[in-house]
Amino acid sequence: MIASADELRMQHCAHATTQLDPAEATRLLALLDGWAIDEGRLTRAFTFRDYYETMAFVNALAYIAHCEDHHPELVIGYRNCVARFATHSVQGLSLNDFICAAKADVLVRVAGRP
Ligand SMILES: C[C@H](O)[C@H](O)[C@H]1CNC2=NC(N)=NC(=O)C2=N1
Repeated sequence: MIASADELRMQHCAHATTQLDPAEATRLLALLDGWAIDEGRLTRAFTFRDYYETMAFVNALAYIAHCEDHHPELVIGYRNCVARFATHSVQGLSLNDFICAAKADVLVRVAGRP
């Protein structure tokens, strides 16, 4: 059983065939900071100092999405980006969404400016 955000971010996405049951989705959500389940999608708003930092984040997130073949919906503003993950093949949430959310968090928690 995955019991921490670090364990989540060490995983890689695999083809998903079943939705997470809601109790498991709630349990995994509690491992992450700043994310919510909104209209069935794992969602977080990220804020930055300026457009350059926002776009640098978006590009780094695109790299993660490419490597994992799992792609968030993005809404990009001048100093913010809202990322939403869901899994098309299960029409809901899978472990893949939580894995990518945990990897996205590294960009701001470890690589981001204090
Ligand atoms: C064929 C390809 O691997 C799939 O369509 C991938 C691509 N990226 C994806 N991204 C997201 N967010 N959900 C998916 O189910 C998904 N599936």
